[in-house]
Amino acid sequence: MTDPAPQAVAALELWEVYKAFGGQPAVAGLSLTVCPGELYALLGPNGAGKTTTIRIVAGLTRPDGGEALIYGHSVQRNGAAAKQVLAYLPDDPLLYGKLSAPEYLEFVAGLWGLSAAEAAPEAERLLRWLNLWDHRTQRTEGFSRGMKQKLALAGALIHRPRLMLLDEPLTGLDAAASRQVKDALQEYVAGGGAVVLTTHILEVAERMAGRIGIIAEGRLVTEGTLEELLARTGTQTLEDAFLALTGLDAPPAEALDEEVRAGG
Ligand SMILES: Nc1ncnc2c1ncn2[C@@H]1O[C@H](COP(=O)(O)OP(=O)(O)OP(=O)(O)O)[C@@H](O)[C@H]1O
Repeated sequence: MTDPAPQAVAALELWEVYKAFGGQPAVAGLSLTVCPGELYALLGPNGAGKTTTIRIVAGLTRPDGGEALIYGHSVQRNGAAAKQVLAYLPDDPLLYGKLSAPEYLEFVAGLWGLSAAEAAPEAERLLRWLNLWDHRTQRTEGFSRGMKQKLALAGALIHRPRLMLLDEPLTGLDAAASRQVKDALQEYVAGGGAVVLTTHILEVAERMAGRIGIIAEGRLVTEGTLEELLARTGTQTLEDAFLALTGLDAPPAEALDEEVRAGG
């Protein structure tokens, strides 16, 4: 059987993904779909299973059950094809401090089978775009956190992936670096790429995400556009919606509203 045409399939599909550590479920039957051209924000309290989910999609953690499909390719059964169109940016990306930014990008491009000559124009474009070109002769060990994060993003984009997985991409960035990364991601999505990101910065999800998925205890509590989540919870802000949806005993929003009205 041949794989379906790329434009006809979802960028990412999770089917009942399950993963436990020491008998304790970290991801407990998670299903969701992300389309090409969509930025999907995965929100959840600490320990909700966000990183485990992202690592399963990236092929770094093997699920105990269920399946992740990237543009129709099963990460579990056809990992090479799935990973070819994927970029994963962890929250503490590994850079090689003795390399300059162009050398790092050449190295990463080589991992994807691109020659230095093939990668050079795209590397220069990315470094200019992220304002790192002026630092091209410097070793990355001297880079600030924001510069490192931007270089890691450039590394993730160098092979022109069609799905990007980003774990807390904006943590620790100053306003200028954060804006550049946000702009870069929005341009990427506008060009048809798909992004799944985790963030504790709710403003990022509010402003950038087409859809937001909220997970707690490894389960998808709800998902939808910001407007849908606010309407569903009867709240005015994503923070209020998030708290209503992830409350310790997960009371329904109506109950929360009543508690607030009663001063409880
Ligand atoms: N390698 C591991 N070994 C054992 N337990 C793990 C491992 N990785 C994750 N867990 C557990 O799985 C659960 C989910 O963790 P995960 O890191 O996926 O959550 P998260 O939503 O990303 O949290 P945070 O917002 O704090 O980063 C937690 O209880 C965590 O302790």
